[in-house]
Amino acid sequence: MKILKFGGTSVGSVESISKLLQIVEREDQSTGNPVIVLSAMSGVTNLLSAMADKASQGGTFQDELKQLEERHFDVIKELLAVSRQNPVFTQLRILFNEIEDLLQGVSMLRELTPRTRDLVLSYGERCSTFMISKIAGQEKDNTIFVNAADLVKTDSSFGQAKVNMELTEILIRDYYEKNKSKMLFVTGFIASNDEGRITTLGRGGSDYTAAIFGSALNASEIEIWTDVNGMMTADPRMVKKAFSLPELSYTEAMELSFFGAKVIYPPTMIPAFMKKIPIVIRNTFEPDFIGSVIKHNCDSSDLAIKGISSINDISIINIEGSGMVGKAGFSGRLFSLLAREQINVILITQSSSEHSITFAIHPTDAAKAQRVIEHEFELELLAKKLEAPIFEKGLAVLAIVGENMKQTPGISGKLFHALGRNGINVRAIAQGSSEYNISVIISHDDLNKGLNAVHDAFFVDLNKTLNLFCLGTGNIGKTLFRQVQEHRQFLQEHNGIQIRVVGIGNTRKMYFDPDGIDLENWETTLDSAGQTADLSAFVEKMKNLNLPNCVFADNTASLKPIEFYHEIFSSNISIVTCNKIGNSSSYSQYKLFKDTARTHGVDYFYETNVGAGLPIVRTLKDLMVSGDRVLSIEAILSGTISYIFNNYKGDVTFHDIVKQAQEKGYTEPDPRDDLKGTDFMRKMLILARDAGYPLEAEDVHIESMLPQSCIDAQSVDEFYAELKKEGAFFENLKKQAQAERKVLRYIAKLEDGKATINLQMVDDTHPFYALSGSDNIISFTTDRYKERPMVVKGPGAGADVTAAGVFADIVNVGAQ
Ligand SMILES: NC(=O)C1=CN([C@@H]2O[C@H](COP(=O)(O)OP(=O)(O)OC[C@H]3O[C@@H](n4cnc5c(N)ncnc54)[C@H](OP(=O)(O)O)[C@@H]3O)[C@@H](O)[C@H]2O)C=CC1
Ligand SMILES: N[C@@H](CC=O)C(=O)O
Repeated sequence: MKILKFGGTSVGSVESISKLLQIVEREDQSTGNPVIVLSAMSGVTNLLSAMADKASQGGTFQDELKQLEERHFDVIKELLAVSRQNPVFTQLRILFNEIEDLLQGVSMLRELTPRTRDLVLSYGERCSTFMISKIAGQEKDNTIFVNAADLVKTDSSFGQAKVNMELTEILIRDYYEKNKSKMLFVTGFIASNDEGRITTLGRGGSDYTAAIFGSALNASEIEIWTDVNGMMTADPRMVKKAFSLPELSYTEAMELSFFGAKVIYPPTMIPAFMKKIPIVIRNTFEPDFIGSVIKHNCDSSDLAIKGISSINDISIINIEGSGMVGKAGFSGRLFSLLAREQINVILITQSSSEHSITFAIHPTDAAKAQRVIEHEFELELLAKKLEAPIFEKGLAVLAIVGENMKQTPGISGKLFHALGRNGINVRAIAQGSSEYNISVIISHDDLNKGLNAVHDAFFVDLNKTLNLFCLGTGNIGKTLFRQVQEHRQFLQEHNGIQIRVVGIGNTRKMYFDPDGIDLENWETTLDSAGQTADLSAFVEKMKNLNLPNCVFADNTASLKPIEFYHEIFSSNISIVTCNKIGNSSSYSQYKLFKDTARTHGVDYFYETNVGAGLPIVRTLKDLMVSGDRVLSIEAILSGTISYIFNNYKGDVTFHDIVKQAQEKGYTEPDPRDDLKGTDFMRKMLILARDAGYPLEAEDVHIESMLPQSCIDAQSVDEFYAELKKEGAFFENLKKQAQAERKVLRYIAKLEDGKATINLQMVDDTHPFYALSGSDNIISFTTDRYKERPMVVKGPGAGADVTAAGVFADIVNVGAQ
């Protein structure tokens, strides 16, 4: 036999009650005659409580009472045959009249005792259960309404009564024996004391009633029917990727429930736990979903943790001072005081120096706690043996829970890494020696971000989500969006990575959507819904959204975003950039960016700064971290100039070939940057710095390949005009090279810490002779690659290869 308990939302409407009846019928058909435990209709207990409070202050409650009556009557009118309605209306009217009389009394006396409050609240369950038993009774002739107050016996702690299990079990068994053929509809939450006065079982008391009946009747299972798909790995309102747990132990369920997962009330589990009765959490609105089973001897699970729980709003009090050190009984005195004052302590941490104790409480208790502590420890405070307690609000608890955590190294490391990487400061930490739960206190504002980051870190089989903010929608930016869109599904399926572009900006507009911008339509969205571009507002928004695993991609060629890099790193946001200006300005700035990224545990990837998508920066980094030493670098790193020399043949003019390079997307937004050697210089500077040489731009000696008139051109148009005029100059260069059976190459060399770039004519014995397209080539001579240098060669410019390099950098964020 099973116990089926339905919560407030499951009895809250005509639709949900209809579903409930189908579930009961299905159960009756399959295993036979379940016992049904019901809550009050959703919101009714709170409303009754508010009405009682109002009455105690002389306020009116009649309108609310009328609403309550109508809510029940509407259900009856919809679900009960007209011929059966009258007796039910009559009985319910009696109950509502009793509530009215009670509240009148409260109003007259201006007094609401806990005993009276319990009595008022009891009507919620009595009305709903009586009503539903009658509705069910029209299909079955064996339904019976059971007022649990007659069977569940408690002490007189009104509001949170303690059950006399022995007596209660006898009464329940006895009643069940006498009514074995009946289908019992039992009121949850309510009980009575020795004198027959109504008591209540506290928050989640209907679950408790179900467990008490389950234990007394040795039920095969206790099913808790609610409005969610079982217990989930985290609060699905905050963590979109949270999923239902098929199975968990009593301890895990208890730990998760204590910390906010309101699916089940922890004390509920005790009677079930004692008798090893499985508790199954199921969804009334999705009855075919299997839900979560809480039981003994769960199957072993691969999951390092079972879930992440949280409490949204807590306060902490920190007490410190020499008066506590080595003083046996200090904490006993403190926590007995709090218990006496009915202040619930959520979490406690104490430093091993015994110099301080921090504990968390509900914010509503904070002022009282501070007052009673100051009173209790008045003498110690006066004698300066204790500091005045420090009270902090606006905090939250995040807890990871799971039996697999026990004796598994690395769990806390993973937790703190996920939090630290996302810039979340941990205010206090608690872990019981049972190792089932590690709890941290963080700022309330960081809770959402923390939950998502920790969820991503532990549930590795799920997609890791990278939240991407992209600046620059030109050649590279728009190609990146296309590639991300095209590759999205593969990345998700094969690499478990989900890239969500949450912000896009250019010089004109910016647009944000924390749920992800549709990359099929980003251009239209940006144009129609975007706000006017403002770089500092872009950065501010990026910070304020406070999303986990954030990446800022700079796909501009502008100095302006660079000014924000330090602030971005300091906000624990990784940067991926193809913009070379950041790394090629002053050495101190280059170093600052690297140091800041490292300090904040985020990534700074700029593979495309040199050789577009070719693995040059990464290769050099690997050489360096493995202890190699770069002796020299020889390279062609301008894709544009490479393309020009590889295609400057026959009748085509130098001017036209530069135009072609620009049209193919090889040049910088301003092609003068390529032809003057500025772009090449930037790349050499970055490589030299990455190789350990702290060079400045002026240390790179550039021999220009342009006549002075082209260098002096004040605009791009003027530049092209000068290129045309200087046609003969370039023609001569070409002919001279051809006459010597050589090719033109613009080559850089870094040797002995000195960098030079110059135009050379090389013959077919030179390793840089055979190039085509926009090829770059780089040869590293190092301690380990001395006899034969290490060479990387391939296309070094173009939107596709560059965007692919940016894409790879983004995917690698957080990988190490
Ligand atoms: N082409 C290549 O092969 C390679 C290029 N790169 C680098 O890629 C970067 C981008 O090049 P590319 O796409 O060709 O350039 P584009 O000129 O095509 O695009 C630049 C984009 O940046 C935006 N932008 C410029 N300044 C700002 C600013 N201050 N705030 C916001 N947005 C801004 C522009 O906005 P708007 O649209 O409003 O003008 C535009 O969308 C450059 O740094 C380049 O060096 C690196 C390796 C190879
Ligand atoms: N304009 C650059 C593009 C890559 O950085 C080049 O031509 O190499």
